[in-house]
Order: sequence, then structure tokens, then C-alpha cells
Amino acid sequence: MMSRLWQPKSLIRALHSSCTRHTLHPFLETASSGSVAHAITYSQQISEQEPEPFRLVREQAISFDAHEARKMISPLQGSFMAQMVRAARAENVLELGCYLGYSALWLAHGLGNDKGHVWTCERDMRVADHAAKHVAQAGLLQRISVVPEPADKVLRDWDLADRRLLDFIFIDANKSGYRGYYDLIMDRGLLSQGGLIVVDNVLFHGQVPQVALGKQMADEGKGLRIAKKLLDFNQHVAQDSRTVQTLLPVFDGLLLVRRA
Ligand SMILES: C[S@@+](CC[C@H](N)C(=O)[O-])C[C@H]1O[C@@H](n2cnc3c(N)ncnc32)[C@H](O)[C@@H]1O
Repeated sequence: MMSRLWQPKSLIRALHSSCTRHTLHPFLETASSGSVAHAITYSQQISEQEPEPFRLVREQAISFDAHEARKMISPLQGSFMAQMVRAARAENVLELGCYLGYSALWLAHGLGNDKGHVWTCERDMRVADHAAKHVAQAGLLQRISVVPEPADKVLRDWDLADRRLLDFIFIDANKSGYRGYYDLIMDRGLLSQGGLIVVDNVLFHGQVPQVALGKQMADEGKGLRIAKKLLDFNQHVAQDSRTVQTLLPVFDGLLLVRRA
């Protein structure tokens, strides 16, 4: 299982410390790490299973670069993302941050049988090239377009007349760009009425709430800079009256944002 599913107990405790009611299942508060791992495995077993072509792509991504493959969403998060696309009845879906295409497969999985399309952008041309091959291999060429361009360019160039409004946007590119991407989406009016933005990694390994509390971080380098950017981003969204948001302390922190 990918490390994104792992939630350190210190994070779980931090999430509960100021709550009068539990936000996660109370069992997770006191469970041993083995029990938590088992709960995650069990959740994975009960959830929708990863389609075989997706599993092959995930395994190829791990063989391609095992370290970088940790960037990908897990199969459990994939199933969750597909559910979100279905629940939003999304037709036009945009992903910022494709990597090798794994999450795009799950987003497309959530589309209706005969309608809808996923555009997924990746600034690294070599990686985008591999992603396009994975999409073809999974038989989803008709449903997914890999756009080998930076996210801000894609948002600036998004042609509303041509491609219509976006019903679902998954933000999973460089964390320092999140605020700019969000502003472009909202200022350009790219999101459909009732459309949903899902933003990944907004707790950033639990570091964002720690920084919010003014805690000293072990990692004072790049990690802290990213956590501060995400702290600023989360606050920015929370103060924007154009949207309503929920931050879910699942996976690496998922922010769900809807047009108000
Ligand atoms: C976390 S990974 C995406 C993982 C993918 N969503 C998945 O779960 O399978 C982030 C990707 O965004 C790409 N990226 C970073 N900055 C970007 C930008 N400004 N525009 C487009 N892609 C970017 C990186 O090259 C990397 O491949």
C-alpha cells in the first residue's frame, strides 16, 4: 500500500486534541500501528476493487521509479475519487498533476458510460509521454487526454466556449502553485454551478496543522516551506465567500471545495 494511506499516530492525536467529538473512528485513536494498518487493509478489501488495467499501470509506475511512485494516490483513494466524480455527476473533469496517469484512470472510472472526459496536465514532457501510453494501455484513449503543459497555462488557456465549464477539478500538482491555480479557476469562472474542486495533500504529512499551532518542525527546509504555502492556501480558501469547503483528515488531507 502506498505511504499516502499511512497516518502517523501523532497526526491522529493532533486531529483529535481539540475535538469534543471524534472526526475519525475512535478506534484509530488508541489502536496500535498494526491495527491501524489492518483497518486500512480491511477498508481496501471492502471497497471497490482496483480494475486490473489500473493495477498494471500502478505496478509499471512503481517499476519506473519506486520512490516517485509514492506521489500517486492509493487504490483506496482512487475508489474515493471515482465516487466523488460520480456523486458530482461530472462530465468535464480536469486534473492538475498527472504524473504517470494513475489517478486520471480512476477519475475516468467515475464518469458515466457514454459521457464525459478527463483532461490531465503534466509539465514534465517525458512523464506525460509515459502517462499517455498508460492511458492507451488501459483502453481509455477516448476518455482521457494527457496535456503536456504546466497547470497555470492550461487554466489560463482553458477555452470556455470550446470545452464548457468544468464540473470536477482535482488539484495534485506542485503545492506552491495551489493558491494561484485556485484563483485562476475562481477568477476565470471555470467551475460549473455545483462544480467541485478536490485538493490533495492539504495536511502535508500532518505538518500543516503543526505549523498552524506554531510548533517547531524537525524539518526546517523544503517541507516547512511547502507546509507554510499550504497553510496559506487553506486559509485563503476558507476566507473566500464564493465557495464552501470541507477539509477531510483522510489520506494526506483532502480539501473539498464547492461553488457557494
Ligand atoms: C503528486 S504528482 C501527481 C500524481 C497523480 N495525480 C497520481 O495520483 O497518479 C504531481 C505531478 O505534478 C507534476 N507537476 C508539478 N508541477 C506542475 C505544474 N506546474 N503543472 C503541471 N504539472 C505539474 C509533477 O511533475 C508530478 O508528476
